[in-house]
Amino acid sequence: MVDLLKSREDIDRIDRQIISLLEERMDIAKNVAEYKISVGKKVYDKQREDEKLETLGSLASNEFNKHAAQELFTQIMSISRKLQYTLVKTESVSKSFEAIDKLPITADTKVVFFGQEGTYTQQCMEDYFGTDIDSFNELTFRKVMEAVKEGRADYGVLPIENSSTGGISDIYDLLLEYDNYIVGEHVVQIQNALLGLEGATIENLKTVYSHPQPLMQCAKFLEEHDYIEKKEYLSTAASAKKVMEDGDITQAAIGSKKAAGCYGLKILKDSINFDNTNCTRFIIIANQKIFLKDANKVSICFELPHKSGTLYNMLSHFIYNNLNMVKIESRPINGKNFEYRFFVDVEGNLCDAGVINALRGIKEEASSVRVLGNIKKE
Ligand SMILES: O=C(O)C(=O)C[C@]1(C(=O)O)C=C[C@@H](O)C=C1
Repeated sequence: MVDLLKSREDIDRIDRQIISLLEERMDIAKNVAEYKISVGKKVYDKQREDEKLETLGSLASNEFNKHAAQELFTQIMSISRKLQYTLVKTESVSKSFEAIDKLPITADTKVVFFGQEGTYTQQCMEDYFGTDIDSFNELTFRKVMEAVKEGRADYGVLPIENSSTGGISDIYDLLLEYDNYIVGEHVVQIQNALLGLEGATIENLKTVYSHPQPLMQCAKFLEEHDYIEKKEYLSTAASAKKVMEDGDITQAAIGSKKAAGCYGLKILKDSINFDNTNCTRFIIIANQKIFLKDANKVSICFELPHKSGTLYNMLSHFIYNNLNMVKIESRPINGKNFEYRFFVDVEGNLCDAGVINALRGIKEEASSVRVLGNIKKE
């Protein structure tokens, strides 16, 4: 049997050779980049990489080593591309974004929020902008997006993610559709209460109205009271208003304590969400490509060719540039069954070299990429 020390010495010798060859290969990749810059050729040459993997695989003496060689060279060529992107300096996807010191907020600033008087979104807006602003509400997410896109509001406030039930997928789809940008975020503690009319009791309820999100956040309570029919409605505040207007003591709404005050309802039971730490993250949107100079979270969206390994390869741009990915969501692409686009948040600022490099690589290798915003995270 060969002694362990001897084997390790041999491995160390071979690894030194590999490093020296890797460095030589990287220097050549730089020459290739210079050539590509001079003739305007793209860094990524898929055909060349596929041919190389085929040839290199065939040099191996068994199936295990063939697979290993192909895996290793997939990585080597991916790193070679990353080096080339730093030299080629294609136009950055974030080039048109303007860095600012502070979000412009004046007495004339108009803010649109989702829902009605008494929604959590209104509470978020007041926490973020204060109460001295000119605001109005819209009853659907789409209408909020429209008001911002058309410039009827400078900013819009929308929920994007709940700590108990996850991402609010409609918002992701609408962000792309309306070409609006995320310029801020705020997290609000959500304590859902069961609201009813004077004289109502939990035992005698027949119907409960709320937005689909709070209905999900209170799923456990609603399962335990399954004689109450759940009905999805526009918003928590619109549900409270409906219960007040219908004047039927068998109806209840799920919403905030504030909504109870706004619509003259009483609290039949407080905090019926299944998770006591329940909170929602709201986004502030604008139709301007602006970001704060001290922003530290970048949101992007990309689409990938429907092939194995493409997501892994795309995420490698973050890893290679030392960027911490803090969120990933996928959404189906309409018209392309079972193909997805990905929404990713990474820590960083659009001016950081690492972010610029990662975005450059993703732009070259994804089917499409968009920066949705760069905000200061809470
Ligand atoms: O041959 C090229 O065009 C290169 O840029 C070199 C290389 C490699 O490292 O082998 C890197 C990127 C291309 O996608 C293909 C191959």
